[in-house]
Amino acid sequence: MNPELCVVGVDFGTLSGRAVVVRVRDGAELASAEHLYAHAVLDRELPDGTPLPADWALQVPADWVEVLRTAVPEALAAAGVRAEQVVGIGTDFTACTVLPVLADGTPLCELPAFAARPHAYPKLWKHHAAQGQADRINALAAERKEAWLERYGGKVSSEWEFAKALQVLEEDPEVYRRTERWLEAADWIVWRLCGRYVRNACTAGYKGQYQDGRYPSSEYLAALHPDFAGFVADKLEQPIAQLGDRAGGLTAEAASWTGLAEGIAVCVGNVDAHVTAPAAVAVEPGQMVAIMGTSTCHVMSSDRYGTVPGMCGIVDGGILPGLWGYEAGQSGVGDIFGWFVRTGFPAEYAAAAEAAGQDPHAHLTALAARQKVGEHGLVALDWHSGNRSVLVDHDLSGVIVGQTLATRPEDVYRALLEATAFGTRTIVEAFETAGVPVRELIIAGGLTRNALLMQIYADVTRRPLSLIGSTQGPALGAAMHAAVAAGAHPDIRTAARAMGKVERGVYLPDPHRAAAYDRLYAEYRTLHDYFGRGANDVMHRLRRIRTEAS
Ligand SMILES: Nc1ncnc2c1ncn2[C@@H]1O[C@H](COP(=O)(O)OP(=O)(O)O)[C@@H](O)[C@H]1O
Ligand SMILES: O=C(CO)[C@H](O)[C@H](O)COP(=O)(O)O
Repeated sequence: MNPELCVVGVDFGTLSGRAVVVRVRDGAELASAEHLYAHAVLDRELPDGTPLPADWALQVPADWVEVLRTAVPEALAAAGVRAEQVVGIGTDFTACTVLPVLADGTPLCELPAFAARPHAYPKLWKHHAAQGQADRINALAAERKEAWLERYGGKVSSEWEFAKALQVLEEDPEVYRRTERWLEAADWIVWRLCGRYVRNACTAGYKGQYQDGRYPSSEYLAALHPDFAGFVADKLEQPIAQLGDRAGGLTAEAASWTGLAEGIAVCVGNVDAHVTAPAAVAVEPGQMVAIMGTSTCHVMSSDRYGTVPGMCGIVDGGILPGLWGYEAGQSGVGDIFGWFVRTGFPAEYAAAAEAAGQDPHAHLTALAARQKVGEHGLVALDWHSGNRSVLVDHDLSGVIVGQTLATRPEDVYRALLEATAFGTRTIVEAFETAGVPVRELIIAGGLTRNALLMQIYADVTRRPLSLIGSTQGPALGAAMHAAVAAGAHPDIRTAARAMGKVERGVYLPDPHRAAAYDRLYAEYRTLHDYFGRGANDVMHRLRRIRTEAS
């Protein structure tokens, strides 16, 4: 193999896109570049000032294209790599991030007539305003005993494709009528790169309810809403390609944006979480990878089929060919810590942090690390962005129990870190109880930089933590898939062994702290079931009061 061959991976995250130039031979990351989206997340208003209701989260497609025009050439230049050395480009995206387009791929929000229409914009994964539609999708599927429902742990999320599309139909029928294709951003960006719309098997399965070669039937869709009957045939259906397949060759236009050579392999789209598994060399059954950032996704391949209540989805080959791919997740993790830093970080703390040269997270983490387990007297529920697994309810909200006049910011911060660890333990236990063993826990994503958080996860789960050996796990995984699409590696397992990176046993559980956490976890589970399983519906009632008041 030519040792100079390279591939480019581009990770489209929540706030930015990151491009990495990777050597095919050994996965060496030669250089990377990041481009922040100019519009970030539209959660209060459209670019023209049109206000948005609560729980909305939209994006602007031109921001994604800008990543191709800026971050890719910057990364190439920084790597000192010539275009001729690069044999392929692969991408991954947040999901389900989904948008309405015309038949030629033009986003509806780019048509002047629709620029002020919120439903014409891409709905980001954390757009949580379609919970009502998701509730009806689930209730009807349960009533009709739809076979696909068990593949989603018994409940489809409001984040997924059908709930978001139904919301468009019901709230802006004109936008729905003009929508010629309803597609994942993961596939739209590949379309922009190679000029072909190919639907990827990962989002089709996890986010598009495509199971065993079919979507939910038109009879079922008609029962949801008469005008929804043709949704699959008219707007969704598209040939599906497997992960690591070549979607096409880079177009002349995309070559001029990126500085790459026209015609090189463009890999089929993929999801940020799923693509990270091979980057962390998680290619064997039972290796769970938790990608921890704004949110956490738990992805795992297994040779066992089990119906795990409340998981996001199980898809045959959804992560790796030949194995069942499982996904579960927590919709808010880093986002919750970020919310606390924005709202609960007093001026005297900011001054102390500045004097110590620490950012607010590092400052609160350092203070929280001085405490013994349980010393703050708090327990929290990590539902500030709803609950994706195992309750699948985005109308749930956060709780902190035990606050007194002596409670300090670092106490709450630590309780929030712990709450997310309890959420992960709840998910791991759901898998094991369903007979799908979790043999190893590997952590990836930006939050690996918080050593206290990592130690809390080891203690709470009573498991040694392996860490991915890259700060750009999704981009590395996308690059590895590009290497497969370009024929530089025969399959993703071979690519993973050559290019992936993992370090084992980086954090080990401490038996004393783990025992102390067992007591707090028991309290968490009591609150979890009390507020989350209907004993006290106060969170739903408060949401209704908020809607009526606004
Ligand atoms: N040291 C830290 N400890 C805990 N949370 C942090 C820290 N630094 C940033 N965060 C939070 O992590 C999130 C960013 O995670 P990151 O992995 O960088 O991004 P993304 O998920 O978009 O890829 C933000 O929500 C931020 O509030
Ligand atoms: O649900 C997803 C994958 O299935 C999203 O892509 C994810 O939750 C967003 O990721 P991040 O926290 O890294 O922005």
